[in-house]
Amino acid sequence: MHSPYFLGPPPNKRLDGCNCNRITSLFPSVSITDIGCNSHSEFGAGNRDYPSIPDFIFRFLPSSSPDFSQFFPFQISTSSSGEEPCYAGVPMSSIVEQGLGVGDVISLLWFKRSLPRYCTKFIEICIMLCADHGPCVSGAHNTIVTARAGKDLVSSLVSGLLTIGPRFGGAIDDAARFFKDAYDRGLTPYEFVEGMKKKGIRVPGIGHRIKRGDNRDKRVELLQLFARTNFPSVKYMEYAVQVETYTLSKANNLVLNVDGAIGSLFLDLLAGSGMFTKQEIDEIVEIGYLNGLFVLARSIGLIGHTFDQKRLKQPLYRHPWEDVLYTK
Ligand SMILES: CC(=O)SCCNC(=O)CCNC(=O)[C@H](O)C(C)(C)COP(=O)(O)OP(=O)(O)OC[C@H]1O[C@@H](n2cnc3c(N)ncnc32)[C@H](O)[C@@H]1OP(=O)(O)O
Repeated sequence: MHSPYFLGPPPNKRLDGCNCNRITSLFPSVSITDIGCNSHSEFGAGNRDYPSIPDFIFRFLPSSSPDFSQFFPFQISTSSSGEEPCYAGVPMSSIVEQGLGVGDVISLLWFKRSLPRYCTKFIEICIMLCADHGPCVSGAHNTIVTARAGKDLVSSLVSGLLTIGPRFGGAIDDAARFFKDAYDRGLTPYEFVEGMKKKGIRVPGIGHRIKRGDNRDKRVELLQLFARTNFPSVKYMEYAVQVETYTLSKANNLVLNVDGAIGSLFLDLLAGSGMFTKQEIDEIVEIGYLNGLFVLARSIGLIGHTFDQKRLKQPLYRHPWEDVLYTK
């Protein structure tokens, strides 16, 4: 009997070739007739109602089937094909009715799962604390200069975002990578820091232009307080604090900065929540999801700086020439 589910995209979205042979070789219990592909079935040809490949796969094959992700040229977690958009399968009405927040939306769209409330609250705190840090930091400065040059919102925003990198807000992923590697290998803070020094690499997540051992970053303290109160384990963060204790013994500016706090605490979130396999954690750290938190957060502040300059009708910025040493 023919399956009601025909393999293949609607004619107006036809992909190259058909997947029948690939499917039958992967799933011996499925015959080409079962598939009902428009190339191989009298029912398929010209039928505009047959479902897409994803539709066929999900509805026809048992959930125990081998990995069929190879059949999907685009893999998305936002569905817009039903009555309402879904984020990782969760309908928007459910998100609104349950009173979920932006942390939950990030967990659905980035991590493809609903995380416990303390995790999504932590994500929200990261976003709130990193939203702005005044006009003098690299990103805000660029955005302000661009807005005052008469450029539009998007240009002003991206010119600020482009400063995010290893010295400014973009050290979260590297902090997570290096702290994880050092902790998992059982390195003492001394072995870790001195090993980095030998390699000529500054410890990501350590150091600040302004903050000092006797003038701590309030954002770091707030993140640590939340995690110590709500996380089941903060072993990576405690390791980062031990590293900080050692680096502070070398110089007073080598504090654990906000990138290092978020990087180490996100490791604790990933490892302690029980929501991620070891393989998934390694992949998230390797791909580098975590700088995204700073990029997203700081966009809020940079947009604000753009509006400020426009509202205050600020003229073209010109840097004071007194700051410049003219050399031949
Ligand atoms: C939200 C944020 O942007 S937080 C910052 C995120 N970036 C990082 O965490 C990257 C690692 N940290 C750094 O590169 C720096 O500490 C910065 C960029 C954050 C601050 O830099 P500055 O205040 O300009 O410090 P400066 O460059 O003057 O460094 C002074 C000395 O301190 C030492 N030092 C500074 N940071 C580190 C570090 N992370 N690890 C080891 N030594 C360091 C070095 O000896 C440095 O001397 P060097 O120039 O000979 O290497």
